[in-house]
Amino acid sequence: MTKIRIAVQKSGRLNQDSLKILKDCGISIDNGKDQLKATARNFPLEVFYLRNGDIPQYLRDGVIDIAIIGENVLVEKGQDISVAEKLNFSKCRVSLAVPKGMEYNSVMDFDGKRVATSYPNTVKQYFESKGVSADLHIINGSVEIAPNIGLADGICDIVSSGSTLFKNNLKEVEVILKSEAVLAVSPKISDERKDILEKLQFRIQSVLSARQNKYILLNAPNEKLDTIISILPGMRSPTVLPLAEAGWSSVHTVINRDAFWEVIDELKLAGAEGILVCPIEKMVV
Ligand SMILES: Nc1ncnc2c1ncn2[C@@H]1O[C@H](COP(=O)(O)OP(=O)(O)OP(=O)(O)O)[C@@H](O)[C@H]1O
Ligand SMILES: O=P(O)(O)OC[C@H]1O[C@H](OP(=O)(O)OP(=O)(O)O)[C@H](O)[C@@H]1O
Ligand SMILES: [Mg+2]
Repeated sequence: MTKIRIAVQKSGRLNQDSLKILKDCGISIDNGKDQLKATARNFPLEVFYLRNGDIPQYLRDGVIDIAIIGENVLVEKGQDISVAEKLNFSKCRVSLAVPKGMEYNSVMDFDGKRVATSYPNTVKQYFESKGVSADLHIINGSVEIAPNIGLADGICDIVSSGSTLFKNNLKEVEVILKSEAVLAVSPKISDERKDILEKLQFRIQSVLSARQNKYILLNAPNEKLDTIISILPGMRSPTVLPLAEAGWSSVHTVINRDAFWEVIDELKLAGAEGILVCPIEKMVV
């Protein structure tokens, strides 16, 4: 039977969340320790554990069909590779930073300067678009140390919380791009495997929608129902069911998890009681 071949980061920041999303899609993978390849038990899928930086070339060659990878790696090494889904984890940005004490006015301040980075293509393209000519030093890790040891005047690297920059006495001055984990697709994927990809995407979409939403239940006196329903930013009209106690109803709806905290006080003030917020396992919209 034909299987779709997916690349997942072997170890590092994307590994666990990538395996978790496959698991949440109901796909169980036989994982032996130190295995570089594993087969799913209940879905036509094979997992290849690879280094992130190698994945764009594997996709290009068509030896794997799809991959979970940071968008930033595609910008750096795989601009010819398409994205099927954004996966809403490993959010970060690729930014330029300089020593805190340095005066900074604009990107032109990098002209003629030395910049250390693991993302040379991304930086080169950005500088070219701004008319800046800089001297790039390519290093693979711990980029933020470069200005402190005199290797560079500034850096370009991944920033998330900003704590690595802070600890190294640097300040973020330009955001080149924003990134998150994505499902990338080989330009050489066969039609048969495209059908499997479609099934996988359907599952991923229902997992992502479920993660983004909460199921909420509350009780309310009937005369307050109109007000309460107007506060709830639901998918559709909420379900209203009578309670055993006369004059009271139970209201059920699905709301965006971020919206919940914004409306909770309003709901209580409007007379809602016994509010329950439950996670949703899958959501097909
Ligand atoms: N601090 C961070 N916060 C959020 N996402 C991040 C952060 N650092 C990296 N990422 C994202 O996770 C991806 C993997 O990063 P990680 O550091 O694990 O691997 P790597 O060292 O770039 O690659 P390799 O697999 O070759 O070791 C990056 O490409 C980026 O998209
Ligand atoms: O803004 P922050 O939250 O501090 O995150 C940014 C840091 O995270 C990444 O490094 P990582 O920890 O993955 O180490 P690595 O250089 O070995 O990949 C990245 O290269 C930055 O150094
Ligand atoms: Mg890293």
